[in-house]
Amino acid sequence: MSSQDGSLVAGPGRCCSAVPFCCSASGHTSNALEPARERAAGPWSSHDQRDAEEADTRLLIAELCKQFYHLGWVTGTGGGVSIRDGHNIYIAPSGVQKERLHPINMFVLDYPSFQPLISPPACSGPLRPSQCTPLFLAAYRIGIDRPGAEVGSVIHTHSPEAVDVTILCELRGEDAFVITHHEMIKGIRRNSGEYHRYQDELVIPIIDNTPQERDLEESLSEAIRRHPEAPAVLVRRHGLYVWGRSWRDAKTQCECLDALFNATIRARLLGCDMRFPPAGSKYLHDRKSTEAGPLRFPEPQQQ
Ligand SMILES: CSCCC(=O)C(=O)COP(=O)(O)O
Ligand SMILES: [Zn+2]
Repeated sequence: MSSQDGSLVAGPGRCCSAVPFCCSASGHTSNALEPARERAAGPWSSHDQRDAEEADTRLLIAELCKQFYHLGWVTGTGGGVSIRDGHNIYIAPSGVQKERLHPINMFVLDYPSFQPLISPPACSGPLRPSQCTPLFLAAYRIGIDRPGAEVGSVIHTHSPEAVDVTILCELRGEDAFVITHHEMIKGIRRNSGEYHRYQDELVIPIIDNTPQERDLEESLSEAIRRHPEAPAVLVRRHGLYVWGRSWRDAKTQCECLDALFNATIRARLLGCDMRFPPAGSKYLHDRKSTEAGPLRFPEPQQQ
């Protein structure tokens, strides 16, 4: 299923219709590649239902990656999406054209043991799971370790806005992105579930990049420990990891964060510092931070 240039070729006609999910590997017996909404109406067993849901998750990852490619988030093969459906975690392969994934290309791991369950069939070509796998699992672990937290999806982007904002913070000698008083903050949840409000202070930690993606695991896990409410971690000069209770949640947060990074960069060009509330904010008495520490307030004006 991979062409000579290494890009993936979708081939249900050649492979999957004859070998559903290449069921020698998965144990499935029906054509699970058809999404639920497209399957013929008829009597459904719970096994059919389960197959259809699994097919939907695989297809969803392929669709989201295509969408994210066109946003510039998963270009040059890097970045990706992982989705958990109950006890199954789905992860795309490494180093492939992420906008050309096919549902059978996904790896499946057990949740919460993280043991490998299903690899793509041989006809997919020699695929390896995404290098982001240990980082995705570090985020899923939040939902296991913390009462009240739940992680159902993790997204890794190489969004230019995310990269630029880490460079802005680098110039300021800061190891966290901070913003307050912006509408899109309201789309971001704390890991405990509560949404931020417009006037709250959102803090997203930044870790240093490493030559190998997998070597980010330790510092990402450390950032998660030190910032227990942050639903994302920025990687300096590299990109963003963001997670949510569902894929919709993770995607929404990714979009809101991208808008906040963008706004920060543009505001900076206009001479505005989004780390602080605007002069005369009426909500200074009623603010919370993602952090346990003190809120940031504007420097007193020089006379
Ligand atoms: C040019 S991509 C470099 C590696 C990287 O940053 C990455 O996110 C790799 O993801 P993959 O899923 O392709 O292993
Ligand atoms: Zn990456």
